[in-house]
Amino acid sequence: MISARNIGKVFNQGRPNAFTALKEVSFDLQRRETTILKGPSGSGKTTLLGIVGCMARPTTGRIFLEEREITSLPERFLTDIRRRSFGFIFQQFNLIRGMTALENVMIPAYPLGERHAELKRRALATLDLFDLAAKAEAKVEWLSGGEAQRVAIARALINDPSVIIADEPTAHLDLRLSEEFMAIMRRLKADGKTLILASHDPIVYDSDLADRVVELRDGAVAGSAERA
Ligand SMILES: Nc1ncnc2c1ncn2[C@@H]1O[C@H](COP(=O)(O)OP(=O)(O)OP(=O)(O)O)[C@@H](O)[C@H]1O
Repeated sequence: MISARNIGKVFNQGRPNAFTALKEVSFDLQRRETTILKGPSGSGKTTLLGIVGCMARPTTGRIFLEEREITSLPERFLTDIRRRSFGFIFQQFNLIRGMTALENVMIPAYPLGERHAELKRRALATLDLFDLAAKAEAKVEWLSGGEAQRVAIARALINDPSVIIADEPTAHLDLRLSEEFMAIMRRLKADGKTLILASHDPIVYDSDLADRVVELRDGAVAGSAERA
């Protein structure tokens, strides 16, 4: 479903502080499968997720989504693919303070032009899936860590993306919430979502959820293992 071919990323190219974050990274992800990107801090996981999720462009190499080469598409097409195909869960959740849980969940859908009442109904239904209907009108800074995490997941799902990308999702969670997060990921996988999780937490990379573990080291693939 997603193929990365010889992806390279150089930050500050041509300058004295040029830094090669990714070199010749290739892999294939199948629809409905779960892939874990594993690797130490600085190995390039976030950079790679950003490229796969159409948030950034590689310096070299190509990404194919459903056989379509997307790397060279103009920005507006890339933005559209990002909105419709990918849902993102960030390490610090990146919820917008001062806004309610409901508003946070609705934000990624605004550019798609759906009627406000219909979008609100869907956002409430999505919050309800995570037992958060009662918190819909709560400002996100009032929420507990676990509630904030579930709002972030609901927001990632609002446009019904086929692919969920999560970057170090358990980094700021205790053991109980990390396990809760993995239980939700299991549900999403059962619902047919394709999952890409970057993590150096064994709760994530040793999980039976993984169909494939791709290990990055110094910006290159150091190993790729399929789980039975
Ligand atoms: N915009 C940038 N400019 C320069 N260097 C960058 C930039 N973004 C990332 N890097 C460097 O690229 C390397 C890979 O960073 P990246 O965030 O992808 O690693 P990571 O594996 O996700 O690390 P972590 O687990 O700590 O989040 C790091 O050395 C980082 O300092």
